[in-house]
Amino acid sequence: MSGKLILVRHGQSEWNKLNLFTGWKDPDLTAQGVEEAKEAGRVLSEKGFKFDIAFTSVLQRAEKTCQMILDGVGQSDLETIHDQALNERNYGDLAGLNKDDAREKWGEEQVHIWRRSYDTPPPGEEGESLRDTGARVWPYFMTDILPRVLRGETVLVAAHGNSLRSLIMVLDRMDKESILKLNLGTGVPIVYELNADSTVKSKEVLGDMSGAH
Ligand SMILES: O=C(O)[C@H](O)COP(=O)(O)O
Repeated sequence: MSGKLILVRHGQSEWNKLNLFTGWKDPDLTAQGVEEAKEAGRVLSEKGFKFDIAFTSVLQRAEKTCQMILDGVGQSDLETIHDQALNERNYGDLAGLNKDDAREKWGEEQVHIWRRSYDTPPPGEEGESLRDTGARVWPYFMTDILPRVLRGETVLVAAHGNSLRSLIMVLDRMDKESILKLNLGTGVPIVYELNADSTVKSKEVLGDMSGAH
């Protein structure tokens, strides 16, 4: 029996709109972000998805996206587990800074490395690289999420660009170079069907990620 894992990056947040590094900061969704979350719910509802459980982070942009998706599929009261392990990568001292201002200060290439490299953390003691993020997302995924999918459940995970990239990197067997280029669109569901040995049986992206950056 193959289970399904549906990963969704939250809809646009206030700080996405303002082009600010966000990480563990907790801005709300914008009106556009609310629409994207509702659209994700509509798309999943149209495809007939019913979830057995939902997981999200403890940041409101993901929590609200999760709830709006559940509302959209007619499962508003579904059990939802909120865990810090699914939070966005911690942006350290960059949190709250404008991404263009940072490019002016440190240069395009350095900022790209902080945003997209696998193992270079952003400055500041708390700053996490994608590898650091994966080191807390993966154990949680293995113990709390994956067993349910392998039992045949349909599981929703509403989280963040980089916490989801750290999962996708392993699921899709991507290397350090190819993960650099992967950007997730806000509110675009990615549907994985897993085999019993947790390899990917199928993957479908329900939306357009071409404009994601
Ligand atoms: O934390 C943030 O700023 C965003 O959610 C993701 O940022 P990134 O696109 O720079 O990784």
